Amino acid sequence: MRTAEFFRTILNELDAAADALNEKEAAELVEKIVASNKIFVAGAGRSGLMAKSFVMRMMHMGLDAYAVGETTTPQFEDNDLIIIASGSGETKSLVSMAEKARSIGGSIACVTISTDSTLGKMADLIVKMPGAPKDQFGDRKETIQPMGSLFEQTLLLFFDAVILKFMEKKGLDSKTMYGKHANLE
Ligand SMILES: O=C([C@H](O)CO)[C@H](O)[C@H](O)COP(=O)(O)O
Repeated sequence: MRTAEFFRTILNELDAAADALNEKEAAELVEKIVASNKIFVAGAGRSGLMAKSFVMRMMHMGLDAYAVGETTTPQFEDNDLIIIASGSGETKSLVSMAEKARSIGGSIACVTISTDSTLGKMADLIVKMPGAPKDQFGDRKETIQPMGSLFEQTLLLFFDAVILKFMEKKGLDSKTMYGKHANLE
C-alpha cells in the first residue's frame, strides 16, 4: 500500500473513533476540570506523551495543570483532579498512582478503552475510548495499526477537542492562549 493510503486508513479509523465518543462523559470531564483546584495528568509510554500535550494546552488556557513525574510538579491534594490516560487500564505504575491519589482524597478520572479494568473501576469519572488495547487480545477488527496506536491517536484528538470545548465555555481564543506560550524556546 502507498503511504498516503495507510494515512487515509488511519484517518478512517479515527473518523469511526469520533462517532464512538460519549458526549456526556466528555462534558463531565470538562466540568470536573473547571471545578478542580489543580489538574494532574498521567500516562505511561505513548499514552503519557499524549497526556503531556494536553497538560501544555491546559497551561496555555491558564489552568493550574501538571504532568505527573516532572521535577517541577507539586503535591496532589484533596481538591485536585488526576486524569489518567491508559488504554489497558492496567499499567502498574498508574494503578499505584491512582491508589495514592485515592488515599489523599482527590478525584480520579480515567480515559481508557477498558472500563472494567483496575483503573476503570477505581475512577470517579470514566471517559470510554474506542479502539484496541496494546495487546490486541482476541480477534480485533478496529485497526490495522500496531499495539495501542489507534488509542493513542484518539487520545490526542480527544484531548484537543476537550481543549476546544473548554475554550468555547470560557470565551478563550488562540491569541490569548499564545500569550502564555513558552518564549525561551
Ligand atoms: O507506550 C505504549 C505502547 O507503545 C502501546 O502502543 C503505551 O502507551 C504504554 O505502554 C502504556 O499503556 P497503557 O497504559 O495501556 O495505555
